[in-house]
This record gives sequence, structure tokens and C-alpha cells, in this order.
Amino acid sequence: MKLSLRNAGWRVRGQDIVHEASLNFEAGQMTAIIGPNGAGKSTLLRLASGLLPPTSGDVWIDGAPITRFSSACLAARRAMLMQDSPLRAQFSLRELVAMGGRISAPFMSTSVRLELAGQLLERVGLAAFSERDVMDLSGGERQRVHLARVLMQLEAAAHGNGRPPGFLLLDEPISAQDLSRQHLVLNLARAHALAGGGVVVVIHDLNWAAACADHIVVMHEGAIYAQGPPEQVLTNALASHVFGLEDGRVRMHVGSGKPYVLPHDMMCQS
Ligand SMILES: Nc1ncnc2c1ncn2[C@@H]1O[C@H](COP(=O)(O)OP(=O)(O)OP(=O)(O)O)[C@@H](O)[C@H]1O
Repeated sequence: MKLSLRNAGWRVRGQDIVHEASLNFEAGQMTAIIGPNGAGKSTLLRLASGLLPPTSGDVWIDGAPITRFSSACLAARRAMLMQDSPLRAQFSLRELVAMGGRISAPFMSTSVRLELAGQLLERVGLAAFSERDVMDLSGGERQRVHLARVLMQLEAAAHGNGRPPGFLLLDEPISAQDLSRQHLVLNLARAHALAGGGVVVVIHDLNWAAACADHIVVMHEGAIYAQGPPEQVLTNALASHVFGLEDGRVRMHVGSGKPYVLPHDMMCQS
């Protein structure tokens, strides 16, 4: 299965927020989208999800334009974790996660759905809170319960039919997570790719991007600036040209293994 943007763009009030992006996201691969604030990363992800119709070009999934799929078929093929997912209703965590499969797996019985939801809450480290009200969560917990919900959407659809799960689209999924939960969340995303699903993650932390992604796409001023494996993309030239960090303020180290980024010229250093 493949998810492709074909010259897809989004223009508003005479400004190209995303300009003619052409990208292929492959099943079994994890792609990180990086770039400065306002570069167009979230907009690109929303275009890829089909939630935002492009003003030019189109988006294809599984060999057909994304607009051709019914909402149930599309829900089975891709799920999106937004940067901020509001919670207004009162549900238990288990009920909220189980709802993730309502559209993508409409024929699954409630008991199986609730059982899968329980397993997902365990995987995101929230099993102890299964019956708690979702309104009573911390920011990090709320972000992880929504991750469980979108995983539910794809895994319920693939449950018992031998098909690989669809595309998991994650917009800054570790922004509210502590170090060990950053590791947990990105490992869950990697596991999804290893199970044959596709993963596209918008992420600011370049070290995590280098550690977990097979492929990195760099966005800059609404356009794709570069793409490739981490060791090719994460360079000192990128730090200065895209992030505007001149004079070696950070250093990208590309040794024999994965590249990593270190702050260098800090004012507090002697
Ligand atoms: N509806 C809109 N009307 C006008 N401008 C918009 C609209 N939606 C987004 N933008 C602008 O488009 C640009 C890209 O937004 P987007 O959210 O895609 O950036 P991003 O790369 O995800 O940024 P960040 O890293 O800060 O989350 C921003 O400058 C934003 O202000």
C-alpha cells in the first residue's frame, strides 16, 4: 500500500501554504517530516490524510484518489493524530479508545472492541486509568489516549483479516511526553511500521527523527527542501539554511551511525 501526494498544494488568501508537494509514503516505512515553525508540516499531513482537500494536485492511497473512498474505507486505510485533539464529552478512557474503531470496523462487536481498547491502553501505559473519565487526564496522558484511539482505528480494521494496518499520521505525537514516554510513543510507531503499516510523523526533535525514521522529509517555506535517509539529510548546511542557525550554534554530527544534533555556541558556555 502506498500514500502519495501528486503536486498537492494548499493556497489561501493568495499564499501557498504548501506548494506542489510530490511525495510517496510506503507501507512498512517510517517517515519523519521536519522543518521550522510555520513551514507547512501540519498542512502537508492534513493534505495526506484527506481531511484537507488540496487546492491543486491530488492525493492517492492504495491505488486510487483519496476522494473516491467512502468514510469507512478511508478510516480503515489511514488515521490521523492531530496536534491538539479536544475532548468535550465525558467518556471513560476505554470507551474513547473503543470509539476509534466505530467507523473503520463497523461490524466488530462491542465486547471485542472494548477488549482491543483495553490492550491498547496497556500499550500506551494507561491501563490503570481505563475506567477513568477522559476529562481527568494530564496533557501527556491525553495525548497518549488519543494515540491509542487512532491505533484502534487502524488495528480494528485489520483485526482478523490478515491485512496490514493502514497509514498512521502523527502530528507532533511526543510534544507533551516525558523522555521515557517519548521512547514509548515512537517505539509504538516503529512497531506499526514493522507490522506492515505506514507511519508519517511530524516531529521537531531531530535526534528522535534520526533515531526512528527510515526517511526524512524537510519542509521549508511551504516546499519540500530535501528528503532522504537521516545521514544524508541532517547536515550542518540544513541547520543554517533551513533553521537559520548560523555560526555553528548547533552541530550535526554524522559519524558511522545515526546523526545527532548538539547545541554548541551557547551564551552560558565560557
Ligand atoms: N487557514 C489559514 N489561513 C492562513 N494561513 C494559514 C492557515 N492555516 C495555516 N496557515 C499558515 O500556514 C503556515 C503553515 O502552517 P502549519 O501549521 O502547516 O505549519 P507547521 O510547519 O506545522 O508549523 P509548527 O511547527 O509551528 O506547528 C503558518 O504560517 C500558518 O500560520
